[in-house]
Amino acid sequence: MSKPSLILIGAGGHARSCIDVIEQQGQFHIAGLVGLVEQKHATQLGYSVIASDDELPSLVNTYSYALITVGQIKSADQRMRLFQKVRQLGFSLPVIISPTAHVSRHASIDSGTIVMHGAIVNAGAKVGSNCIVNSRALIEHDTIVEDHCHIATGAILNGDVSLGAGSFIGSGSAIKQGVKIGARCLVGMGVTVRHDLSDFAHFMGHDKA
Ligand SMILES: CC(=O)SCCNC(=O)CCNC(=O)[C@H](O)C(C)(C)COP(=O)(O)OP(=O)(O)OC[C@H]1O[C@@H](n2cnc3c(N)ncnc32)[C@H](O)[C@@H]1OP(=O)(O)O
Repeated sequence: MSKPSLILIGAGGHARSCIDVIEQQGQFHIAGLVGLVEQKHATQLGYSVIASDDELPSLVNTYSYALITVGQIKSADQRMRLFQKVRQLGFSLPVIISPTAHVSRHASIDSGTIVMHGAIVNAGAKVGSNCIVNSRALIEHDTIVEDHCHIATGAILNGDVSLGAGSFIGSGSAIKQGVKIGARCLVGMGVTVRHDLSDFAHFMGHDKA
């Protein structure tokens, strides 16, 4: 039986990492990427940029599945806008889980989220839609990650942490168990977070933003 076709919305570095995960997972055929007008006809790892964002409405007639593959550090706006647009157009957004990741059967992951190589999502954890759980990130038991978050490479969210929508946790950062981080927060890389952070907080391990 042929695999369903998937288009990737975003044609940069994060898209290349996603391609590797999707190829290893083996459940979808990557039909191509959607990028900026100036990226059209370029290739990423052998896959063509087949269209630009403004052509998405015509693609839904041909392809049923889409994944947002734009990266996210300082703002979730672009990934949120694309996710909402793609969903309104009627695409299905699958969950993609690397075969080298471990997602507990007692955890849940919502549509359009990718769990990349070596990541762990432990029992009772809930990860929302359109999130990136990047390579070797660890989301521990009963932690809640709301929609549109990026847990960067090697970051650790210990047990019972909560992370509000649209937040970013930098590479190698560690969040103490039970800490509540608000929506649209940015935690820099290599930072330890021991106390709650309110919405829109930028935290670099000291009070300077
Ligand atoms: C596969 C992948 O690649 S996934 C991506 C993973 N990447 C990351 O996790 C990196 C995330 N980015 C960061 O942590 C960045 O430092 C950001 C986004 C927090 C800030 O970036 P910028 O706005 O460019 O600010 P900049 O790097 O100039 O830093 C501003 C100030 O904050 C300090 N600062 C920035 N990040 C940190 C940090 N993680 N810890 C301590 N201090 C920091 C800087 O030293 C600087 O201080 P100064 O003004 O006294 O010199």
